[in-house]
Amino acid sequence: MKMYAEVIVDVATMQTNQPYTYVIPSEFVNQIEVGMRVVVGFGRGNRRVQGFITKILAETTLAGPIKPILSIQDITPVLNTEAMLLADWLAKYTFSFKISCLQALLPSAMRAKYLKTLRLKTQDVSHEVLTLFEDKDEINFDDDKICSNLRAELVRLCKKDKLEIISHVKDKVQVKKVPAIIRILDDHDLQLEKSKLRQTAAKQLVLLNYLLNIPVGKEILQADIQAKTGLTAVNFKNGATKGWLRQVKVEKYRNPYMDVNIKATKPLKLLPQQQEATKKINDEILQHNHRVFLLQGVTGSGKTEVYLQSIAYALKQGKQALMLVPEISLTPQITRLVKSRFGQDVAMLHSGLSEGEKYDEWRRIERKEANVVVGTRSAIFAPLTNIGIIIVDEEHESSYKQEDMPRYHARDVAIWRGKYHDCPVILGSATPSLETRARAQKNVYGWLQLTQRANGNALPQVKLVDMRQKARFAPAPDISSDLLQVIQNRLNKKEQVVLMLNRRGYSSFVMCRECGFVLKCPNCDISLTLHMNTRSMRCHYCGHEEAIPQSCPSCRGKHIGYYGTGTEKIETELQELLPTARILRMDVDTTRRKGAHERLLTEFGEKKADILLGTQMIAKGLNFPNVTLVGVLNADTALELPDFRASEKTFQLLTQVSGRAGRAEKKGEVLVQTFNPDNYAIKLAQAQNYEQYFSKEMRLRHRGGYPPYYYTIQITTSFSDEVTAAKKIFQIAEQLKQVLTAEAQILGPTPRSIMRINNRYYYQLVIKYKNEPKLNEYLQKLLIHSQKDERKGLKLIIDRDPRNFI
Ligand SMILES: Nc1ncnc2c1ncn2[C@@H]1O[C@H](COP(=O)(O)OP(=O)(O)OP(=O)(O)O)[C@@H](O)[C@H]1O
Ligand SMILES: [Zn+2]
Ligand SMILES: [Zn+2]
Repeated sequence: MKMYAEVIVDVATMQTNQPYTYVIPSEFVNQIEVGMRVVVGFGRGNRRVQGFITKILAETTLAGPIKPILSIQDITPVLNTEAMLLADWLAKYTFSFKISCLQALLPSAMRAKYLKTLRLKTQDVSHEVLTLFEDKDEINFDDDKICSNLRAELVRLCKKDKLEIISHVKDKVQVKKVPAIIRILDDHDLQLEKSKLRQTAAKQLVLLNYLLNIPVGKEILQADIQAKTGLTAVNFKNGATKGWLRQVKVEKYRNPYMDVNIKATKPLKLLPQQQEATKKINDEILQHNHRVFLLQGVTGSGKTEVYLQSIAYALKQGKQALMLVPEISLTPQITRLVKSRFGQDVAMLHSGLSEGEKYDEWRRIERKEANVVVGTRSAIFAPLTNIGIIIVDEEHESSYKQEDMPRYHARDVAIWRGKYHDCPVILGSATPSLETRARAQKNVYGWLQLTQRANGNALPQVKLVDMRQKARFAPAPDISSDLLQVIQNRLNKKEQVVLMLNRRGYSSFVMCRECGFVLKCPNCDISLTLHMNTRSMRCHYCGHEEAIPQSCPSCRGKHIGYYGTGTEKIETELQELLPTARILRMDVDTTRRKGAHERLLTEFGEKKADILLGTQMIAKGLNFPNVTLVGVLNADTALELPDFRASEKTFQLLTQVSGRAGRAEKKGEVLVQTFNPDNYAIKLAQAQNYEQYFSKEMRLRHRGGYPPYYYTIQITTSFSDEVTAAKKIFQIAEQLKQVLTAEAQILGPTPRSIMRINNRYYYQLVIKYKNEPKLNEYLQKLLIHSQKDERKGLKLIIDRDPRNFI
């Protein structure tokens, strides 16, 4: 009897979100399972592509010839039942293609790498082609040795059927294997070999003696033996030839944290509020009950300890734990803490790891060798099978939203998985998103509160410096005398300082002082950013780079002004004012290299610097006991952005960064330089009054019809020609008017505020709605139909709950 399988294929522009049916060749019938990756032929050219088995069928109603599955890539399924259901939901909820959802669930190392090879069918070809093949049957088509002339000839040979192009599908990254040996002889035979040795064969004697001391049949890494005995690869090879041992390759994990020495720590004795929160969470773990909790705790209140003890409880119940942190800048501190409690049971998944490292961590989780997973956004897909608790730390962070397809929010996925596993989900923050806080209010979520700092101190005092008056008399353009004085004070006391530069919506640029000309990117509608370290002007959107102009490209004037404040510029200003201060700068430039985050933070923690100067990335989660002063250089830059979340982001950022001060015994103090001291977000951040901020902002959102009162979906079109992009979005707006009820609103269509990026023009509209019965279906159709346009280069993006309105 013939068997069939439904397969979702990896063909980007031919997605219908429907699987294709293939015949399972009889030799595969007992091997193929749902959730495995296979290779199939696709389209008229029968191109080889990767696919995922979604169903196995005993019969099909399809007429005509059906293509067979060509090969199987997995021995066991890489996606289980939960993963298949999750991919289904994700595709529908985020308006994504099924294939991108299935791929999102796996480490990128397991994504297909497509290779082409060539095989000669005859020797009747030019000498040049023959040399190319030498004694090989098959060569790689992408080989650098093949120049374009030769390439053209190869293509001609293919057409004449003298050469065959074969496509292959491979994993991007392979399992790392290292050499090992296995002893095969028993004691008696080894002794016999020893007696046959010549006097001079010293190395061989060492090897035989070593073999005598290890068990028969066990794999032992060559590297380990080398370290102990000084034997080398040649000696092992000789041993193998003589039949003393067998050489094999064994799998080895790449361990990203091998060099970190972490001391074990014990659980702290919980404070009453922590105790109460932990108990409520643990009750749900015990009863296998799904419940979402908001853990709202002021900065420094000890939310982490609540997480750790709940994780410990889940493990005690034989369950697993999954914890998300927003950014890799936070992971070194959190990792160390989690590892100090749970040791080898912890796996890390974050964007700072190489593909191979992520792949290895993923497999440790899949094999149940790690039961606690800590990681950034995509770690939410970790292949845990028995989850007892899911934690989303700093749940308000926008980095939880993925900006490419599938455009999911990790918090939504966390709640989906919490339901699937019948376990609690903890959303923790000192400044919860309005959405989450509102749901806690309405009792949709449980609400746990920590209102006191764990050290018993009050929150640090926050002072505003009114830059409208102070800027003119400031000792440096970006540092007021008030700020300078308190920094000096703290340095004298040998305490540490954190200074934050708010860079959102802002960049440093050059302008001609004579004609006002601003140097812009040739590909995008945005000014180029000045980078002193590379002495160049760079576009942050497309990567374009050019030299700093010596004279104005427009009027040839020589008076070029440098505007705005970058961290680099502030570092120079600071160093001039405080020549002996040791300053560490932390921004995208100083943290690009792998492990740089961790190194900088460790240095600061070890008091090798007095001042940590950085961008947003230093605002959250960091816990340095000796930091007593936090300075914010520019509070306002985000306020002016055309985004209804601008004030929420400002409030959160200021509250979070203020929370870095005074976390141990010493009292903390915060200074915020601002041009808008009367703005409510800044004033309430000064008071560190989240509750009052929440009610005020909710009133404004209600009045404006914004989330959490309304849902939003953003649609964007883009094309190399402006008219086409605009036409498409207006056409969609027209269709939407037919689909939507009178209750919904469409904002736009408008060009995006940065209309051109990398020579593409962007148009967008935003739908605000509460309950639209026909909207989903329309958008699903729009997505599928968009592919015809996509093949011509016209792109469409549907983004549910967008974070970026600019
Ligand atoms: N029960 C406890 N007893 C003593 N110290 C505690 C206790 N709980 C937490 N701490 C200490 O309080 C400090 C702050 O805790 P933690 O970093 O967890 O705060 P947080 O709530 O995560 O704050 P933030 O939102 O600012 O990141 C840490 O140094 C921690 O060790
Ligand atoms: Zn000029
Ligand atoms: Zn650009």
